Amino acid sequence: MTTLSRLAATIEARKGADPDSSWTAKLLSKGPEKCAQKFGEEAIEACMAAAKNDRANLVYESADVLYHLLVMLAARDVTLAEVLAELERREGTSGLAEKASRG
Ligand SMILES: N=c1c2ncn([C@@H]3O[C@H](COP(=O)(O)OP(=O)(O)OP(=O)(O)O)[C@@H](O)[C@H]3O)c2ncn1[C@@H]1O[C@H](COP(=O)(O)O)[C@@H](O)[C@H]1O
Repeated sequence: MTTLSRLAATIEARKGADPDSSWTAKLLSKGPEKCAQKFGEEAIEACMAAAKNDRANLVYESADVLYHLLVMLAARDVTLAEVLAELERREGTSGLAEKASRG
């Protein structure tokens, strides 16, 4: 099991848990829109670190982005496996072909 899949399983297990017992349970209890907002905020922080070439902060913020992406997906009942399957579907396809298929 990878770090990401272990984290996804932990987040899934937090669904319905007491919001006072865990940060993840608290965030999930606020609903999918709040989870999406948090993901967007963390993504912007990672973008700013990349733009400033702040390497240490980019690593730190990227970890926040991955965590909040998994929370947002869980809030909408989308699994990490579904996202990975989509990435696997694209393997062997060039980025240009993928772009063309989107019209
Ligand atoms: N990877 C993370 C992780 N990354 C970030 N965060 C939390 O995300 C929050 C984001 O920080 P912010 O400053 O943006 O949020 P905030 O200011 O506290 O909140 P708001 O002002 O937005 O309301 C922090 O409180 C972090 O603790 C995380 N919380 C949990 N995990 C993982 O999730 C697991 C389960 O955590 P719990 O649900 O807390 O048991 C942990 O073992 C970790 O592996």
